[in-house]
Amino acid sequence: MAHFLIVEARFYDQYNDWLIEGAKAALEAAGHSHELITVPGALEIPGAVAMAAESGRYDGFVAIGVVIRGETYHFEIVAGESARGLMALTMDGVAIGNGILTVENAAQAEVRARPDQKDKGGEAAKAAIAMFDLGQRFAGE
Ligand SMILES: Nc1c(NC[C@H](O)[C@H](O)[C@H](O)CO)[nH]c(=O)[nH]c1=O
Ligand SMILES: CC(=O)[C@@H](O)COP(=O)(O)O
Repeated sequence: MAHFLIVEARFYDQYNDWLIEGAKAALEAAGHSHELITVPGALEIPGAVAMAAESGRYDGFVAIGVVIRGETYHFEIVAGESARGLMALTMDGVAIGNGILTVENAAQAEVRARPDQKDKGGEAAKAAIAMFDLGQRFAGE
């Protein structure tokens, strides 16, 4: 059993509840334990993962959030930089699944968040598990 940290940016409660439901179901189905922390927004997720990874207390991470385009360029910053930060950590060997939705509207968010539809939270958890498993394989364990 491995131990995963779900790092959520809680901007839209219902979508996050669905995403987390899917992520927890995937982690539990694979026999892993998990805990959850909440940060203000998607831009804070990579930093929180970096801090938690440094602690050595977690085997992998699931990033959960929802970024919905507004009127300004801020969408590109939040969506792009949160993804870039997580990718940098992944390239550093941290097992992460990215479940941060970056969508145009609420309808797109709901379909992707709901576990009984596209289940992007579960998908992100499965990616984190896969990366953890890969790390174990390369470590020869
Ligand atoms: N607009 C959304 C944000 N914006 C907030 C940023 O993520 C960040 O917390 C702020 O700029 C302070 O550093 N965050 C989301 O997760 N989703 C959004 O739609
Ligand atoms: C993704 C965002 O930052 C967005 O929700 C903010 O909306 P706006 O661009 O209208 O300030």
